[in-house]
Amino acid sequence: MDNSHSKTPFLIGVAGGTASGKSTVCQKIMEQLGQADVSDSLRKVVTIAQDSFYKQLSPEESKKAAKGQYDFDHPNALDIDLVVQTLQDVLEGRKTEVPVYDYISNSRIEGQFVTVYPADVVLFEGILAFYFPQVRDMFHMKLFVDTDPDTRLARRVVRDVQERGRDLDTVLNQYMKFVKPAFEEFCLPTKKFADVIIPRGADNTVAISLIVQHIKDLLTTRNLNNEIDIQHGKLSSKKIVKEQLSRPH
Ligand SMILES: Nc1ncnc2c1ncn2[C@@H]1O[C@H](COP(=O)(O)OP(=O)(O)O)[C@@H](O)[C@H]1O
Ligand SMILES: Nc1ccn([C@@H]2O[C@H](COP(=O)(O)O)[C@@H](O)[C@H]2O)c(=O)n1
Repeated sequence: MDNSHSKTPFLIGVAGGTASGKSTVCQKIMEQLGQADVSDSLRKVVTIAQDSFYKQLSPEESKKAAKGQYDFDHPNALDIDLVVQTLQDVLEGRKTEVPVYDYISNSRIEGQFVTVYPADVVLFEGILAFYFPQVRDMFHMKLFVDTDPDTRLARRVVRDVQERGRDLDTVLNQYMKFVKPAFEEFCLPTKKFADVIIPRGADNTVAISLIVQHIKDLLTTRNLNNEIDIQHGKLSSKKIVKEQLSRPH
């Protein structure tokens, strides 16, 4: 079966500190593009999280991670080759499989993957989304979610304790030892690569509406260009427009 999509998706990178609201902003963008309740195989807007690409840990590293003593915020913690391969597949319109990550065991769930189907808009979000030049250069648009550090720490504590099964001491030690210094060394300096900085994250409804309108304008222009191509008899573009019309908005 040919799983390739005839068109390059619009690839958006979303960076920002831990708990700045990156995934919430992506969710809002998907909702405003009318994609929140569309089934996976039909959706035209997809979000991929950088967290799916953490390297597998050795038994020794796993023990450290369980005590909050493993540095998940350093660029070396990521399987960057897999990120690049995945985004290349996405850009070339191929269906791809992304590992499912479990924050309780600090590892990928063996044998479990999420299928990412070819889409029109793909968001990739993570603290280091702009850190690696080979990844950064793939994005057509780069957003940096800029949320006050105290707010981020407060949210992170609640999230890690309530959703990731961590105790308060471990969360705070990990934050002071790894998360905060790595944010300052690896994440914050990448803000300069952003096309749009979103202060206050998902609370910034004006910024999100403007971004969504821009995406809609780009998609409309592209579709119009495809229609013009059809009038010039380019069969491949005709196929694209037919696909777009037959997929839900
Ligand atoms: N604007 C907001 N107001 C209140 N809580 C928020 C807001 N944005 C995010 N959160 C909460 O903060 C936590 C982290 O948000 P999330 O979007 O997952 O951040 P990130 O993807 O940057 O780690 C989540 O529990 C989320 O529900
Ligand atoms: N097993 C793990 C993996 C990652 N983390 C932390 O997640 C943060 C990045 O995710 P955000 O959604 O907050 O951007 C990062 O700061 C890691 O410290 C973890 O605690 N455990």
